[in-house]
Amino acid sequence: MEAILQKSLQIPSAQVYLPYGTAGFRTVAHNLPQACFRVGLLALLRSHELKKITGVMITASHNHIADNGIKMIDHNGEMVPIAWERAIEAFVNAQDFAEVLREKFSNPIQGDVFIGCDNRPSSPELLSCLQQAIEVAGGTAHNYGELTTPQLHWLVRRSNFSSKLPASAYIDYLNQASRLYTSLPQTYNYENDLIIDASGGVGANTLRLLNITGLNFQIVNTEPSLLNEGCGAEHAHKIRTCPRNVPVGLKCASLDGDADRLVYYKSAENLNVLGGERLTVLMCLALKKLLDEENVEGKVTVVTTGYSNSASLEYLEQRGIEIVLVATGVKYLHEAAKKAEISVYFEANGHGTIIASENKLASLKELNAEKLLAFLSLANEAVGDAVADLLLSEISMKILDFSLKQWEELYHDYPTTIIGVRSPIKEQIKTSENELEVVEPANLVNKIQEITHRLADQKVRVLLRPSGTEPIVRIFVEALSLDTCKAVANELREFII
Ligand SMILES: CC(=O)N[C@H]1[C@@H](OP(=O)(O)O)O[C@H](CO)[C@@H](O)[C@@H]1O
Repeated sequence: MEAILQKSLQIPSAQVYLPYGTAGFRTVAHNLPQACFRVGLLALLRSHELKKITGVMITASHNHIADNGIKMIDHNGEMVPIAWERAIEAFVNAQDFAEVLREKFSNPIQGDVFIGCDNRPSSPELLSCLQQAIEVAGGTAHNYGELTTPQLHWLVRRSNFSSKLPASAYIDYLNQASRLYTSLPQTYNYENDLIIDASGGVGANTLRLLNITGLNFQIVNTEPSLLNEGCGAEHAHKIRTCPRNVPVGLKCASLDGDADRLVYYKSAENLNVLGGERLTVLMCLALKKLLDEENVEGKVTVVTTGYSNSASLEYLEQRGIEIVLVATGVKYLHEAAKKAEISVYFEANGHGTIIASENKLASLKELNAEKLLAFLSLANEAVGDAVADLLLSEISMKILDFSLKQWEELYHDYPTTIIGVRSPIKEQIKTSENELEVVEPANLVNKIQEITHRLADQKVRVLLRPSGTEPIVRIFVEALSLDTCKAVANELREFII
């Protein structure tokens, strides 16, 4: 314990309190070394207690290059249970660290922690803080270096089922897509040329190793020094203008910096982005077709948040698909998705995956539903994975014989707008569990009710919540016209500033 304490004193501490937000710890990189050290200790402790491998990923995903972040990975490859977040936050911010260490690290511990990082300039130093913590406490750090977030989650999960896997096992898993992709007949409308914007992130390394016979893709935006600058899934989804270096008029996909989000679009000056809702619809239709073709019973459930466009939910409901709406943050979607037989979950920003229950997979094996099993086995069952999702999307488009345009024209989105507002009442705003309604403070509740009644013929829908990653309140409005969306967002902005 003394050695741990001495080592921790050599690692710079943050000058600010670090909250555990929607996506773990995320802030300017120079505030993170001590937090990395402490999260490394916690990951090791968890590994010791369970006698299983755990993991820690250093990444700030779509954030600015000067930021970084820490995501702890549980033994099953999933994010750590939501119930622990406050305890992790307390451990990382503890002032009397010696006291906290005495409680948890007095006895010798052993364990294995897989660690890795994205390609930010600050990542190697933060990775080294993690490694030092794990080693000084008596554990083994398996350093995978640069890789994508979903790759590390996948490696932790699968290694706990078998033996410790090399990074290449993940590439082999993705390349299995080739068998399913090429076994499908070449169809008339499906377009097999694709531009992929890697956002300057780690996803480019994975994409370069893919070998999917028949899929012709070209990767752009591969320079790490320009990470997330005018490109990537977040840029396309929020700004809706064409990412840099993407030629106009083609079928394109953008990943984010750590390759856990994916969006599609036809490149143009202004984009019509096919985000999480469209990926959900596409994958649901493909799953339904495979269930029919293989003559298998199966219920597909969709899990998403209030940010999903109502048009997508109406489209799915009309096709008999059950929809579950939960709070923002993939951890909530994943938890809800695990309760269903086969579920497709995505946040509107393109982060998500498909998961099937163990029972369902066993019955599909008994029934020899080979195509369905091949499709489901391609989905990353631990977390959202942009590269696996891209392959699933291409396979889905091929199964359904869809061009990008046909996919885009399945239904028409309602206009929406989203703004971020710094507000003195941010901390007072409370919502219902799935965030669809504001429940406090009362005057804001009344204001939203008054607006939605006044503009009932405009079908106004408001989602107003404090962001879990930025010091702002997000105001999202959906209505029958964009002008109404903007006017309502503005009226609410005025009300809370
Ligand atoms: C509207 C929106 O895009 N919210 C994002 C954003 O969360 P906020 O809590 O809204 O800041 O970042 C999260 C982490 O990446 C992501 O899960 C979520 O979907």
